[in-house]
Amino acid sequence: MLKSKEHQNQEGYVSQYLDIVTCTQMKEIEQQANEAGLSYYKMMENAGNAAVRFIVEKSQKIENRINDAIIFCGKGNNGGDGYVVARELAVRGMNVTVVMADGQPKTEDAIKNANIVLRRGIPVIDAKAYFQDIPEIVEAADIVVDAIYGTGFHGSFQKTVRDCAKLINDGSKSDTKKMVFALDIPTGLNGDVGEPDADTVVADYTIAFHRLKPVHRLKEASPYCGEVVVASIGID
Ligand SMILES: NC(=O)C1=CN([C@@H]2O[C@H](COP(=O)(O)OP(=O)(O)OC[C@H]3O[C@@H](n4cnc5c(N)ncnc54)[C@H](O)[C@@H]3O)[C@@H](O)[C@H]2O)[C@@H](O)CC1
Ligand SMILES: [K+]
Repeated sequence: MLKSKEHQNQEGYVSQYLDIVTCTQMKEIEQQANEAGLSYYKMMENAGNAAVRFIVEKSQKIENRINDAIIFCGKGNNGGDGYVVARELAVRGMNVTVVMADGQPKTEDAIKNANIVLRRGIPVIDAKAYFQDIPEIVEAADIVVDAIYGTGFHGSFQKTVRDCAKLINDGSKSDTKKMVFALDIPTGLNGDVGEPDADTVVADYTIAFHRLKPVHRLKEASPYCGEVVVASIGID
């Protein structure tokens, strides 16, 4: 399911690991999968669950008890993956808070997953209105998940998103035990060209979905990506 560099030889993932698809190609692959019967919703479910398995595995290796997780969600499908992660970490007994870094979810599947999170009583903070509440939650967090933008990111940050990215980066400097996981691509990097924004999220781990994107291989992006693993989202 998860293919990392160090696993590539013993598990025989070499060719798959080396495959790179552009963001446009990835969208085409998802569209074809959807038309073949693997719905977008199911791919999001698979992406979120694969990320959770990786997060839980990594967390347990470092410490026995992981309690607090904060998930920064954007308004698109990367945010949708984040809502799945939030729900599933809560199911596993973690104390989860979600931050809407860029307002309400806008895509159909992200809206569905955000509604599930709300129905389950997981706290959701709108960063545009209640930013002042977020720093202490980041400070206390063991796990930070960046689900603000993925393959859809272009241009530059709006103010609140920049403030959230800064908070993630400052928080991880102040507490060495905090682990930052980026879903698909660290927020601030364009998946194809990889020119980093100055406040790009600095992740310990990046969980790329289905295939690597060009940015995962760019030298200038590697300080932001940390260790990159590739997770299956159910596409053959
Ligand atoms: N259905 C799908 O296509 C799936 C997508 N997946 C996830 O969805 C991601 C792609 O989702 P989206 O295409 O919704 O895009 P993102 O979630 O990356 O971005 C969300 C939205 O933000 C907008 N945006 C981009 N740059 C911005 C900026 N600088 N300021 C403000 N807004 C900006 C984009 O137009 C986009 O609509 C992937 O990286 C992956 O994590 C996975 O859930 C698997 C299934
Ligand atoms: K992300």
